[in-house]
Amino acid sequence: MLGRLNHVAIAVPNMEEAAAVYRDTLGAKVSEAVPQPDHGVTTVFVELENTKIELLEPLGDDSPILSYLKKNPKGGIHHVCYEVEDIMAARDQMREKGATITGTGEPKIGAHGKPVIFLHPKDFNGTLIELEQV
Ligand SMILES: CC[C@H](C(=O)O)C(=O)SCCNC(=O)CCNC(=O)[C@H](O)C(C)(C)COP(=O)(O)OP(=O)(O)OC[C@H]1O[C@@H](n2cnc3c(N)ncnc32)[C@H](O)[C@@H]1OP(=O)(O)O
Ligand SMILES: [Co+2]
Repeated sequence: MLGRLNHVAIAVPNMEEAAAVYRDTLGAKVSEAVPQPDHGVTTVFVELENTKIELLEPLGDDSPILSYLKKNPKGGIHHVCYEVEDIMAARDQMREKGATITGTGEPKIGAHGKPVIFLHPKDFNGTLIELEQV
């Protein structure tokens, strides 16, 4: 079922500072910051040869990453995103195998304009997993 690793996401308390580290210290190609109100985050993508790093900053009081940053005030790796061909088939397969889909369980359109779902970390060795249909 799993395809390529699409991105590794890092939650950050200050997007400007985090983006500058990747751009200026690490010399990487860094996108503009894009607010994603439907997801409660602002994203910046760091383009790498074989995958991407997604920097996430909280957007709004209900941001789903606020509690993560409360526990990890300096930030940290937040989730990994794997590509799948069919998000609904993947969701149903995960449900059949007893995994918990977070939120309503319905896919939302993610940062790349593609449907995404999230699998609860309790079922995956403490790792939040995002699946993105490509
Ligand atoms: C623009 C979209 C973009 C894209 O790529 O397209 C994105 O990636 S958007 C990213 C932001 N959106 C999300 O993260 C949505 C999915 N997340 C959730 O549904 C929640 O954050 C959830 C369910 C993972 C956690 O909910 P909440 O924070 O309200 O619950 P708790 O704080 O009580 O945590 C419960 C339990 O889970 C552990 N936890 C929480 N977040 C993570 C994490 N990122 N990685 C690993 N573990 C996590 C937390 O420590 C608690 O563990 P426990 O042992 O029960 O104390
Ligand atoms: Co993501």
